[in-house]
Amino acid sequence: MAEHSKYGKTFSSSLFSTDRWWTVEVDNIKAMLATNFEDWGLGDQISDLETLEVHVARLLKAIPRDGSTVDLQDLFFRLTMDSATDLLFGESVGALGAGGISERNVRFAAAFTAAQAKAIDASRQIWPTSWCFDRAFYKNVELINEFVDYFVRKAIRHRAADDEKAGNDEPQRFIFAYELAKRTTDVIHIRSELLNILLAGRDTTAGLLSHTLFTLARRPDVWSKLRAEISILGNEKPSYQQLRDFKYLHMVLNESLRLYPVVAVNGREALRDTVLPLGGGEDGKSPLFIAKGETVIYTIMGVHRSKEIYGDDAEEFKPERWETLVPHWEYLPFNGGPRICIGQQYALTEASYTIVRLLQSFESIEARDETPWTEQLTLTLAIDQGTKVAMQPV
Ligand code: HEM
Repeated sequence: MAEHSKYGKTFSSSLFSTDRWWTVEVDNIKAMLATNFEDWGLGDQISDLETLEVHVARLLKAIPRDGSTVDLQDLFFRLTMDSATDLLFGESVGALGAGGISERNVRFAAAFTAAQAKAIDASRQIWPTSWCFDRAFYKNVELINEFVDYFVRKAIRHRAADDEKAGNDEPQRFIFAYELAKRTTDVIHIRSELLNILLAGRDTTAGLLSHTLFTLARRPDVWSKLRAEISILGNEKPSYQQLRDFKYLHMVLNESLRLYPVVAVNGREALRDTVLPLGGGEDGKSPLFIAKGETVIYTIMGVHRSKEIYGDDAEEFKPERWETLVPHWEYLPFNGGPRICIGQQYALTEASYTIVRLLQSFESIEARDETPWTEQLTLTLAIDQGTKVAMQPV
């Protein structure tokens, strides 16, 4: 602030030959954020399409082209494991079977999945959580920690070397571990942050993709409409701007998250005696007292499928409803308020990019499973029978 009173409302500074501008002009800020939005980026681009393409290309390669059945849900869980570890550690674990994948990486991916399943199972039992943890669980935790710590230490070493060289050797892309190492050298802190994001971002995005493709395999009309929308690309890979402009694709993703909100059930514990506006009295229309320590679970899936809110066709998959729909607290796939999902844009970009590349590579998709959708609800929502399909290449 002091610099602005000295140099004016907008001024430039120079650091290692990179010019940097500083401004407090509201019109400038508005131009960068809104009116001239397309001219501006974030500098560090958290979601990097070139890196994503490497993983999506492996996904496309893993899909059979001879009409045989494939479980896309399994492939999507591998895809998001690969893309998330690449973003977080600077190196992918290669769950989609990239050449040269090490035994260590395979063990990490398996241990992460197994430990997560055990923790979720334990949280559902009536006895204390720790009673449910067996030797195998603790062994998996140890393996996970060792694996992640290798990358944490690498990032801290890189940081130290970087400081000596006055910051001239920055990695070319955004890597979470390196960014965290700029702020702390506490290994456990960095490890916990990385695992937190891996947990929050991996299954959720895989769930969104699995449900969307499960639906598309049963809705050739929506598949064709999407292919028509993205045909403008030809064989070119989509840019950020193009992804943002695919309106029908957004409507499809919105509708998928409405019918299949990946975080379907959530809850909060009262930190003090409090009152909810509704739920009390004979008719449930009076305020409801909640005592400190009590838990309230809220079922987003129930809200999203409510006929009262969305009409009689609430249970139907209708992307077109988003042409006019502007819900607020009635639509919360990413939660709301100060703890809203911080990975929303990343997830939607990854899902959109993957779907566009699938649409470009395959002419049609066909369900290879007649059983009705059955939920598999762990921490997030997946499909019990998977997303079994056959795809016809272009
Ligand atoms: C379709 C994909 C996703 C969905 C539906 C989703 C949904 C949510 C929801 C409902 C919450 C709130 C949880 C709560 O407070 O009870 C949340 C929080 C969070 N999400 Fe996501 N998420 C997705 C993808 C991602 C991705 C890709 C990342 C990271 C790259 C991410 C990072 C986080 C983090 C760090 C939080 C915790 C924020 C906080 O507590 O302040 N999410 N997400």
